[in-house]
Amino acid sequence: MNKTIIVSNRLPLQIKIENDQLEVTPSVGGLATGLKSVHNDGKSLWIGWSGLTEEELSEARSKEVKKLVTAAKCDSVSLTQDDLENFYYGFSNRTLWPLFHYFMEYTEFDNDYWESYKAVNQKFADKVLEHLEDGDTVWVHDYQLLLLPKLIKEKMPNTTIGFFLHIPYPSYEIFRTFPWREELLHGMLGADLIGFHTYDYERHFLSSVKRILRLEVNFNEVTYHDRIVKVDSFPMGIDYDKFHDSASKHKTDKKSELQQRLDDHIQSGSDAKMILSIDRMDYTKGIPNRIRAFEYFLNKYPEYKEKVRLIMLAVPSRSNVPQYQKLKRDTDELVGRINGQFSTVSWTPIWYFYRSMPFENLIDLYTSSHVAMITPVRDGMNLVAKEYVATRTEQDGVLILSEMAGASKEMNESMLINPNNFEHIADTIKYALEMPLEEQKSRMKILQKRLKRYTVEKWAEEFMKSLHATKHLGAVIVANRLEKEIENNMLTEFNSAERRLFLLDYDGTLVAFKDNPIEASPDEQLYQLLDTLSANNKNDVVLISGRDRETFTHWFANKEYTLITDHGVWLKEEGKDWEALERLKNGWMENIKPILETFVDRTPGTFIEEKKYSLAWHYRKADPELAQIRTIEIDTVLTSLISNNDLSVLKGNKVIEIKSSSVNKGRASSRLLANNDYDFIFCIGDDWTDEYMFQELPKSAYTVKVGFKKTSAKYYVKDTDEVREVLHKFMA
Ligand SMILES: O=P(O)(O)OC[C@H]1O[C@H](O[C@H]2O[C@H](CO)[C@@H](O)[C@H](O)[C@H]2O)[C@H](O)[C@@H](O)[C@@H]1O
Ligand SMILES: O=c1ccn([C@@H]2O[C@H](COP(=O)(O)OP(=O)(O)O)[C@@H](O)[C@H]2O)c(=O)[nH]1
Repeated sequence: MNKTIIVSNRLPLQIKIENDQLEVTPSVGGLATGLKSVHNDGKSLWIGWSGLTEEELSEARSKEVKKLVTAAKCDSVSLTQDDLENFYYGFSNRTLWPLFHYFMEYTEFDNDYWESYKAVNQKFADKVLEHLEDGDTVWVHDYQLLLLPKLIKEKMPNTTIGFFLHIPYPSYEIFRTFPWREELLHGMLGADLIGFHTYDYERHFLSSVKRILRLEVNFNEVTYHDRIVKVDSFPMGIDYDKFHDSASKHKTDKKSELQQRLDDHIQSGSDAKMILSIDRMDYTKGIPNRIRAFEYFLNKYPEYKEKVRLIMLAVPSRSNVPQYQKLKRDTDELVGRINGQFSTVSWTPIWYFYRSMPFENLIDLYTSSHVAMITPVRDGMNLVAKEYVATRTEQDGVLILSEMAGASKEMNESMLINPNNFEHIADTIKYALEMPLEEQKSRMKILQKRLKRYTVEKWAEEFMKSLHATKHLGAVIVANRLEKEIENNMLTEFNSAERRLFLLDYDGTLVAFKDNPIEASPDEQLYQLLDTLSANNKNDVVLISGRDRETFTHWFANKEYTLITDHGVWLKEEGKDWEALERLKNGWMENIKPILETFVDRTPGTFIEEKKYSLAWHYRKADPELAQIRTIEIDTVLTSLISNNDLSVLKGNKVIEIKSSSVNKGRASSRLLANNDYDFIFCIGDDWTDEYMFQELPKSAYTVKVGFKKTSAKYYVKDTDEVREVLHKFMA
């Protein structure tokens, strides 16, 4: 039976040594709590770190840990103390975490951390490969394992791999500062589906992919080598029924000690209301800001003194990292100062717990609080906000939520605030405390409806559905890969043929693209290849290109091969002069050029290439997003201008060319066929302009596209290196 392997840094259980005994606790944090219900389906294996380092594990202990982990349908990756320091506290939490949460000033770029990050990702890959069988699916989670998809794909290319990022993906302006940005993107693109909590994170990622790797992105699909990688947003939900049912049951259950204390508090003042805040002790959660905003509220609305209390649960987290230690000190100090300043004999404004609480106590807190105040300065999702809503069985209560949390995108009926605007927060707290029950209910009802529908199971189900659908992506849009068997048939036909035609596009086919077209000149190896191919007198080698004839004269004058330039305007056969295949006018160019110039002025990095009978606007070096907008504009402007002039707008690879409608490579290649009787035709090209040839040539021709794109060619190869490998085979 095929299985799903979940991989995350932490396992759902954490093992510690307490009083020389192994102690098992559930992991805290949204990822572990959320995925637990997915893992419970019995068909999946979860790979992660157990919580103990190699140094803490004797041989006997290791066996014990193995037993515990296996019983929980998991397997653990063994990490050393050094890995923990450099990979987890270091690169994951002193580099990636702050950078991805827009805390540039906390971000450390350290080469040792990076080396350790790579090594530990490899350890995870080795562990996954130990278990991986054909047909299995792998679902990798979060920022600690960004390189893992690639490491698995390289070893087992047929594995379907999903990747989900639980934290924000920052804007390109932030991500570009990262020294190993290419490696991280390539690591993630090893997956077939990449998921984020929100559309904003998704578009930031796509923007980085376009700008940094310069890959082609079509809506939410990235063309990556010979694969399509799908990118989408899947906002993570919670196990709604678990929280809702526990809250209902909780009313009839025996009261916990905490609940007793909370009840006493509620009864101690006629109007006493509780405001709840729960987070890991993390600087992204905006804890000091929240305390200050509460202080601001008490000063602005002093009538609320003794009538309201902030209950703050901060769960210890990553306490080896200096910024977390400082945050703890700052929080202690703030709480101390405010309690000292405002407390009365019967009232302490802030109740502060620095520890984690068992599930039942969380339910106590959720159900006893009139208001939940969740105000992170940045947060991937925030499940606490959702859990609070799920426990409101009477549909009363108000959620105050930061618009910087991913959850805010789906929770419009909460009271959305900017965590830095104390004035607004203070007014919102007042509004929340005074909100009529009817309004509370109408807001809660809508919030609950969505959470109940889009649960964590639904989230995982949708992700998996989409992941499995990616298997069909390739087949729908591309030709067949030019594989060994086809190659063998092709070579057999080639060997028995007497008159063979090779129609070879130049840029993006024989030579890779360069920012400046003039730099994409032929290299020695290419000359040799083409010379040898055309030395066989059964072969007619034709270079057919959009390049102008001056450039080709410069590069290929005196060569034996035939040249066709300007998309089919000029033909030059060996030993002869250039001959015009089309009689063209170029008077239109002086009217169109100024228009293109306005686009050059407004689009940095673009330029005009002026050919004898056409104008080309190149945008390879431009900002890809701006260029995308400009290509639509340019197309609209030009289409209305050229309609009466027998001109057409041709979209090539990062270039738009305006030229006569009657010229294209298809027409030019048909002329060659009309004058010769070929019994073998091989035609290869990479862009839209080559499609004309693919369509015009007889069915028996071997038409080959370079790159994984929509095409009417029969076959495809990956890149220019593969083109050369194929051409070499015709010489053997
Ligand atoms: O494992 P730790 O270092 O102790 O940290 C706990 C987890 O924190 C992060 O949680 C994120 O995932 C949540 C669910 O998707 C999301 O709601 C929240 O906004 C994120 O911050 C982290 O991403 C996990 O990897 C950690 O395990
Ligand atoms: O003492 C606690 C406090 C919180 N949580 C859980 O920790 C998760 C926090 O997830 P969230 O997405 O809000 O933030 P993260 O910590 O993942 O950044 C929630 O499911 C909480 O129920 C917990 O297990 N023990």
